[in-house]
Amino acid sequence: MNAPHITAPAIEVPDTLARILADKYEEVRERAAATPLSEMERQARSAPKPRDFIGDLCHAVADGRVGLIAEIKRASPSGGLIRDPFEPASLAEAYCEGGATCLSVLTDEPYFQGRPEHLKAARAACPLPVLRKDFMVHPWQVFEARAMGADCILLIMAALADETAQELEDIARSLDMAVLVEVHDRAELDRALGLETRLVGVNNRNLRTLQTDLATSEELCPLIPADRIPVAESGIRTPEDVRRMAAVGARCILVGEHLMRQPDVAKAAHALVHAL
Ligand SMILES: O=C(O)c1ccccc1NCC(=O)[C@H](O)[C@H](O)COP(=O)(O)O
Repeated sequence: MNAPHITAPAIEVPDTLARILADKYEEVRERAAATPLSEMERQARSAPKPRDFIGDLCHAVADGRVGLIAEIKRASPSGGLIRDPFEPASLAEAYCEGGATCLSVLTDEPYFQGRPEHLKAARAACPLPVLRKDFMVHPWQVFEARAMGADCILLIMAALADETAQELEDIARSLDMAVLVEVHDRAELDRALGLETRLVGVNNRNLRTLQTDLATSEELCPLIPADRIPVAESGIRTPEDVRRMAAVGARCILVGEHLMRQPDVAKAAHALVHAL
């Protein structure tokens, strides 16, 4: 079968992200040639119903808790190999026990040593809604995310033209999935607010230098309209960091590396959830 026509849009993206995306387009081209989009859509539409990612975060915040999206990632470009041995199902159980509201599971293999099987195993091990953490560039991946059981997808504004972001959001919504849209500066935030999703993530990690600075959330979260839900992402380690993020309106947080490096991840998650 011929490879489908999947090309990168002509937008400027930061260095590390540009490398990841170049490989991602190639990966999606190959995978979509093996399983046609129509078949992936059929699998997505026959998957069990999604869990309520946004609803569960809203309940956590309404109850006065931190909405913790706890991440399962084995490795990253900035952190190298983070956790070994690595067991997604027991990590999911531990996060659930520690009071996490949702999970985020890396499925990108070349840069994060993730796999779709990690998401499937984590979701099967607990009742929490799950974000597929990957670099979404094409409708095929949104159908694939739902087919593997994901309840939410990530849209990184630095990686997407507005029309593509809109198209991917529309498909996710048609599948009853939530969307977490991610921004790192004011211009991306303005573009992200053109989407319908209420979940707006501010990534404290600069994808050019890979350095994190919580000041990014302190600058952007106050600019997020009250009808949206700010999520502070990356570089969060301590209860004090959680309070810093909550002080600028982000009572939902996405935390990966800090939790993944702890011997007792349930205890570490509990400490962040009860920071306020
Ligand atoms: O983590 C990286 O090195 C990275 C590099 C390039 C693109 C994305 C990257 N990370 C993805 C994430 O957004 C984080 O995994 C997530 O926000 C959690 O961050 P942290 O708590 O700092 O692990």
